Amino acid sequence: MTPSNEPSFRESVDMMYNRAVALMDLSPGLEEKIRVCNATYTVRFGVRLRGTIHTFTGYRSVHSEHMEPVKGGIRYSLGVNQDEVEALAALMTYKCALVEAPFGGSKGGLCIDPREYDEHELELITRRFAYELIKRDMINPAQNVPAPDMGTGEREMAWIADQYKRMNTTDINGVACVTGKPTHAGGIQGRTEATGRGVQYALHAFFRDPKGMERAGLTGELDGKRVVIQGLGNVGYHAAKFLSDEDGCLVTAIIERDGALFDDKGLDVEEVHRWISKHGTVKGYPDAPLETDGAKLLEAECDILIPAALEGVINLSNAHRIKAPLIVEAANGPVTAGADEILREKGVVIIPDMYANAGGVTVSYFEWVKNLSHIRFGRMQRRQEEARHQLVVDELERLSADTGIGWQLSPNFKEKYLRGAGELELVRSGLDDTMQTAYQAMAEIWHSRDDVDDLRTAAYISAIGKVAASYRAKGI
Ligand SMILES: NC(=O)c1ccc[n+]([C@@H]2O[C@H](COP(=O)([O-])OP(=O)(O)OC[C@H]3O[C@@H](n4cnc5c(N)ncnc54)[C@H](O)[C@@H]3O)[C@@H](O)[C@H]2O)c1
Repeated sequence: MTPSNEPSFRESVDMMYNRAVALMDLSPGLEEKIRVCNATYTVRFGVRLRGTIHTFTGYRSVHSEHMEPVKGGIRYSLGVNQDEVEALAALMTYKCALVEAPFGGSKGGLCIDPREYDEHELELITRRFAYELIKRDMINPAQNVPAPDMGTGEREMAWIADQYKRMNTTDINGVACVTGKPTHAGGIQGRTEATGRGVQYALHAFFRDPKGMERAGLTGELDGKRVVIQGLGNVGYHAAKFLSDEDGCLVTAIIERDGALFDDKGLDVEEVHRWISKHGTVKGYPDAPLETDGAKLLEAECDILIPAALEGVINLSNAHRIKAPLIVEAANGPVTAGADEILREKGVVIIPDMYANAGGVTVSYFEWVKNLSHIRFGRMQRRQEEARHQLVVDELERLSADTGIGWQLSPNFKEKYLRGAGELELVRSGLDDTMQTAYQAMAEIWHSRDDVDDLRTAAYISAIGKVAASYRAKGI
């Protein structure tokens, strides 16, 4: 983990923020207002488990309310602390601004290793944590909307939504109090895969940028590129799966908490994922060698390094040994401020967290809108497409009558025509469009300004500019 001579996660985020702000023309007061975290609530609550009361510590931090509701995941991990949630909440503010999701930034965490509890116990703990946050309006569809993060998923989000409904029976918008829910409980198709899908779209956008590719010293397509990925959880698994199955990348190493698997010819992501799900470890996987010091493989030769587990894994102790020319920060804060400087000097290109993992919040936005509109996402579009399809059918009938030639559409034309109007397709195309637009905004700053030599600073400049405009419009 991060060596003790390095700044904390929150300090690291602030240093990166300061680096960007120094290149902007903001008044000192506004500079500080945007940087600081508005409030962090700490809660300690007891739950009776296995005959005794266990006390848990949780946090919900609100970084910026320039837009409401504020948004950000809830993390379950033993490493959770105030500094971490504040850093993550700040990143949420910048991320939402960068991809123009109309939210402020927030984050929550519970200091717990979820693997130590069974499902029933986790439900009791989650409902109790949610109760504490709901009664203080720190979970609320209009004010603060959590989502999954490390250690949580759609199951926990369904419990939170249900807890909110129990406590607010007359709130017709209650289901919008949290995103990342299962589809049968108000979720949206494509949310579970969204962050990994966004990582894939971020790489597509980067590979379409010749100047960016040149800076990284990369050529050609994604096909055949060697990818090392750390963390085969929600984000890492989906990113690795899409990049290998759909783009032809070779996933040459998978680093997990208890070791790393590697194979220059490419690992079978699905098989490794199945193994981990069944055995809870990469150990014993029969089809690839294991390196017990997994983090060593962050330094392996590859084209693309994707840290998708936790923060601070690329730090002063290993940054100078990183060989990948391109790092995609699927995790939040995987590169410390000190490592960032070393990597920049080495010419390594980093696609920064606030952009690379923004797929999750983008699709969460779609879910929230779907919940508030009380209509199936895409239903209106489908109706429009059906009407357009009917126009084509009518036109062909008229042509056939006029010309005497029996024009007919192929039997599966309607199905193919309407396929693009399904919920999943709309979510994917909306996400793709968002990732492309945000990349262009960053790349324009990166390529046009002599004083900006990295994508992270460009991302901060783009994001901070939008947050500042929002504060100015409010008259603050
Ligand atoms: N879930 C989301 O939608 C989302 C959205 C944006 C950003 N993120 C960020 O992505 C990262 C991963 O989140 P997730 O939702 O995939 O979490 P997850 O809990 O689903 O998966 C995390 C994975 O990392 C592994 N891991 C933990 N410690 C490790 C270590 N020391 N070395 C190697 N592997 C380790 C775990 O075993 C697990 O497989 C986090 O930084 C999170 O903040 C997640």
